[in-house]
Amino acid sequence: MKLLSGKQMASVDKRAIEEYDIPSLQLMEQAGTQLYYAIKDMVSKDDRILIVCGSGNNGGDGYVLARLFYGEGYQVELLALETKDLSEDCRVNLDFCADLHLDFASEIGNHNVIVDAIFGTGLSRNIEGKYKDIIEKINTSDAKVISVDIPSGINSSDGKVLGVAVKADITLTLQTAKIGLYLYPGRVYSGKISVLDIGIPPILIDEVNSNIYLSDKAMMKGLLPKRSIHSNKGTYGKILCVGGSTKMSGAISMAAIAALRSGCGLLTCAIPESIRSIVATNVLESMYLPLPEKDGQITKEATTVLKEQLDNYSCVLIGCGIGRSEDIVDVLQVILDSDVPLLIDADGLYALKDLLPHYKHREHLIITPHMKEFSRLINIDVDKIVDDPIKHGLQFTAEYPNITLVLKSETSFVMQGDRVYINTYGNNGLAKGGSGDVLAGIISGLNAQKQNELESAILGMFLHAYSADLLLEEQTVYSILPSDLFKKIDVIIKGLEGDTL
Ligand SMILES: NC(=O)C1=CN([C@@H]2O[C@H](COP(=O)(O)OP(=O)(O)OC[C@H]3O[C@@H](n4cnc5c(N)ncnc54)[C@H](O)[C@@H]3O)[C@@H](O)[C@H]2O)[C@@H](O)CC1
Ligand SMILES: [K+]
Repeated sequence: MKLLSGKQMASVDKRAIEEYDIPSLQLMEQAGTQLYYAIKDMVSKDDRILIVCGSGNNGGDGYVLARLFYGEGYQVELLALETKDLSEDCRVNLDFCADLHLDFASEIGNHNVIVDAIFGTGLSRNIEGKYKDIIEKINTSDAKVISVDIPSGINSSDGKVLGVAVKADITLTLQTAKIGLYLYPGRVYSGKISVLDIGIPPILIDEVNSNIYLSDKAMMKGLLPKRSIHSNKGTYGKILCVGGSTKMSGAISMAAIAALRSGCGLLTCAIPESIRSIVATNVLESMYLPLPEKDGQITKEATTVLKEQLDNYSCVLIGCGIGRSEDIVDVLQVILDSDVPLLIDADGLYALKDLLPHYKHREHLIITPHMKEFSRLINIDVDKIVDDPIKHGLQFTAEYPNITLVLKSETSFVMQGDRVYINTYGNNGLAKGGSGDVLAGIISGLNAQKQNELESAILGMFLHAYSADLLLEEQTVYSILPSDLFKKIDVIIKGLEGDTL
């Protein structure tokens, strides 16, 4: 799903009104009607509903909603924060409610459902005074809070809080989702997000010049590598996993299993000779390319073997458990000098740091840093990256247009060129050593089959994160292990194959 900023959404609304002759009042009526149908399923006639309305069209949506609840006999009250200087459509709908003698409250009382229709995409400055007071009261009430379009106080373009913001249990966003709903801290304030179709022609959204997308389930359809009856193990890609050390033999094992679980046909682990028996016990399906080692880590003598072998593979994964040394930099350089599709993860990214500027035009390259690793790679303070990951990610992908960047955090990003895909699946059960190895394995396993870095990264990120969500049906965020993710990858692939996800 394409994500829009508030300004972009306002221009879509304007075009719908001016070019498609949809009266703005009708759009507001449709917004209120869809809100009514969505909220009706969450409440009963015993509930005491309060709709808090601001002065703009977000408030107008609230007035339409109130009228519809009133007409159906629900216990609904309005809290009008402004009665002067209203937008034209807000004014019409407030007057309509007043003419019908709806109940107006002066403050939050014993309501158990509060609808926040204070500010939407038109929020333009820090919230103060009576608006701040009411939002704080909403946040301390025990009521279920439902925000219209976006929680009031959240900037629709970047998810920042403008002074104070409503903490919603549910956000019902109109026509298409707004970027700020998915970026920290907006994501935390938005609760469960649903999109309501209010009848704006979809072509108007398609035509918006925005390259920011939500990596949702719908996007995953069609991304699975194709399988055919006429095929063999060679058809589905050959992957070489370069990594492992005596201190970290599990990392390469997990990455290898993840690659195989993602459908890759043949897998070879290029690892220090001394950990071969450990990895072989863990990954029965793997072949081996034992590499020279010193102190339990691969040495630069491995470059000779690797140079000869690289042409045989459709994807190389380097980094999982590989450790850090000057020799690892040499090993990585040899692989970068080839044109084999390559994913660099973990300590491979450490080795990449000084090499990176020399490979501006290296094609078929995926890197999977978390925020700290990315900070080190681009020499920018981690707090600045956390504050605006899209800006810093896009600066990087503009400079390195062939690299697919997978930027990992509780909200993760896949970026390539000017395109951004935001992943909000996953949970803090993934915050455990080994989780990144599984992700790197899944993505490179897919890329060995697909030879499409961007699609492999988008689907791989989804398989990894959504597996963690499915695990919560029977486990907790405390107990999930990265190796548990394998159980669910299969369930998701089955869902994608059968179109039942
Ligand atoms: N035709 C349209 O444009 C449609 C708009 N819709 C709704 O309209 C919303 C956007 O409406 P608006 O553009 O009128 O904007 P809002 O309703 O978000 O609010 C704008 C009003 O709030 C005031 N304001 C902004 N920041 C403030 C602050 N910090 N403190 C106090 N006052 C502040 C502005 O001066 C303005 O009066 C959407 O979020 C959506 O809910 C829907 O009704 C669908 C159709
Ligand atoms: K709102």
